Amino acid sequence: MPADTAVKICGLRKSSDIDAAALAGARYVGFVFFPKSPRHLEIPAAAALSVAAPIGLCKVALTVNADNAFLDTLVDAVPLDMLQLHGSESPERVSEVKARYGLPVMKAVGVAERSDLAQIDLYSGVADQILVDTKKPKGSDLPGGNGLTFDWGLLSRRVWRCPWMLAGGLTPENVGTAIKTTGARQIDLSSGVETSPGVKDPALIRAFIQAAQAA
Ligand SMILES: O=C(O)c1ccccc1N[C@@H]1O[C@H](COP(=O)(O)O)[C@@H](O)[C@H]1O
Repeated sequence: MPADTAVKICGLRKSSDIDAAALAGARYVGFVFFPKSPRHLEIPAAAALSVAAPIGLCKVALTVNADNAFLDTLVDAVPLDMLQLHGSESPERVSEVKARYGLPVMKAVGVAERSDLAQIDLYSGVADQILVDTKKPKGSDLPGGNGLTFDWGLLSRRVWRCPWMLAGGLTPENVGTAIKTTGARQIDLSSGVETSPGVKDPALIRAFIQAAQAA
């Protein structure tokens, strides 16, 4: 991984895990606000984590089709650097969120097959970044965080029109191949550094970032 490639560890719930991520070299940390997720945080808990996070980490709030009432409360209470919209928010909604909160917005796009790539173009130039994740599998309650990969070859030799991150089932074992196949310079993951759903492992966080740096 080139030195300027960034890693985002998502779904952090403990201050010690945030410190471990920062020490290992993570650039972003993500807080999940989605009650069906094992990584869900209530706003006061997220506020405490965010205030205690090391300076310089980009603190990202992940929401799924959140309305303005929720986002107003969230942005008022939690010091944040970026909003991640991980639902079916339209390009118009992404623009509205950007304007209303004055924070950079990362829009997640789910990919399972080549035809899904059109969604990337739809949001390029609207969102500040695109997060390319595995498409939500039928029957899953979670639009992300399922630990499932997609065909990375779909992204190889792609010409990008805005910054992007790769996500979906990344682990210390497969991140090197993912980077080499896609050319990703930003990487996002959640379940690949957990011992059980929602429980991060500092040793796995370190192993992941080391593996990414060795790619
Ligand atoms: O992590 C979650 O629980 C989650 C819930 C709802 C939407 C998105 C979620 N996570 C995002 O999905 C990516 C990929 O996760 P994984 O590495 O495959 O487990 C994760 O990094 C989050 O951005």
